[in-house]
Amino acid sequence: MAGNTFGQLFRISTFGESHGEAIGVIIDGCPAQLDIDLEFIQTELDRRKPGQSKITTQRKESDTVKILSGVFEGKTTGTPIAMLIPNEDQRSKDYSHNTDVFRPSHADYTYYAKYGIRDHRGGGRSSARETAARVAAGAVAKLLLKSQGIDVISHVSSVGKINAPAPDFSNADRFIEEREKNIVRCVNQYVAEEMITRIDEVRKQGDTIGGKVTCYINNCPAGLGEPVFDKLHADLGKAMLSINAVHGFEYGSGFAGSEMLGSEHNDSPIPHPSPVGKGALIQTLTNNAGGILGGISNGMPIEFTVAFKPVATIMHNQQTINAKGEAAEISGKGRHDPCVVPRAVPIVEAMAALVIADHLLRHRASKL
Ligand SMILES: Cc1cc2nc3c(=O)[nH]c(=O)nc-3n(C[C@H](O)[C@H](O)[C@H](O)COP(=O)(O)O)c2cc1C
Ligand SMILES: C=C(O[C@@H]1CC(C(=O)O)=C[C@@H](OP(=O)(O)O)[C@H]1O)C(=O)O
Repeated sequence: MAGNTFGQLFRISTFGESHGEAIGVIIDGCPAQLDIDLEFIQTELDRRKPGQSKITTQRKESDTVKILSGVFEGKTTGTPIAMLIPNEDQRSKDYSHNTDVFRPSHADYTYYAKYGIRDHRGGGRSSARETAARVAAGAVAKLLLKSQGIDVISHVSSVGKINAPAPDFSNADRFIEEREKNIVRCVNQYVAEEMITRIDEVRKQGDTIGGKVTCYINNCPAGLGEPVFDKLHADLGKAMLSINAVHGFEYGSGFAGSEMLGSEHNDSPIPHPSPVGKGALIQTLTNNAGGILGGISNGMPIEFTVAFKPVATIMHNQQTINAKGEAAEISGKGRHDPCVVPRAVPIVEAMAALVIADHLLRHRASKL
């Protein structure tokens, strides 16, 4: 069904529910002869998987990925790549309270309204468990981008009102090395100590908190994107807004740009000392454009921020309704994230990599 697919030339379809047998993805359109590093794909999944820290859901999933097709002797064959991730720790009985009562601010009611039936075990298809499949596909897209020298990296830029300055992303390898060191913090991402303390505080109160992830795409050549509907920032926005719990997307100067004068906002082009990629013959003194003009990349780093709402399932008694429309009460049970942003980092990167991989292929098809 169209609702389960994403992309034009580098296309993915995901399948599976949180408490079903498995989740997975099929990638169609990945060029042949791309080196597939299974260890890298697994590492990306490990960055997202649940159950690794007190500040994430306690559901323990190994998220071990199996490639079923499309790869032969370590290289893509140009045929559909299917990847499967079994579910191992569902414990569905813990969710029986949820059978016919709708959790406030989760997707329980809207799924019921749309289909008249819903898999109430955990979040079913609406659970962010599905994003593991996106991360697996995104890892393949990242391998494609790496082969062209393009890096996609992001970090937790805020939790509640705590903001973090951007780490030094100018050297992607050094950043990734730093992040590896951070794995001892159990969250596998670049999360400030103060943020971890705040998330834990909120968790102990049975509550949840929102936050933001900022993403940088470095060495993206100029010329990727489309002039009208599928503008690069429009496709990035759609990709980000398709991630569970996302409530905002801004690129470049974003909402702050609306408070600026043109004389402050314009990015002055200067000659590029060493052109990166095809067509990247300029750079700009500032980057309020976020690396995109007229829907097409201009060769500067692409920068955007994604805002996530606080997790809906809280461990407090809340007013709601049941499937008959009668007043009811619900208190969260089962295992839930107190804040999604630490685990959202690899999801944001995966979706960004999928968009750039798709537009890279589209760009190659756009001129002789
Ligand atoms: C990484 C990640 C983990 C999440 N974990 C939970 C969770 O444990 N409990 C929950 O209620 N929502 C969680 N969410 C959010 C829900 O999946 C999301 O709110 C729900 O599908 C409704 O969709 P919407 O918020 O996009 O409207 C998570 C989201 C992400 C990205
Ligand atoms: C299992 C994962 O996270 C889940 C995301 C999620 C949600 O509502 O989004 C709710 C919880 O699971 P369940 O679907 O069992 O209620 C989280 O544990 C995962 O990310 O792999």
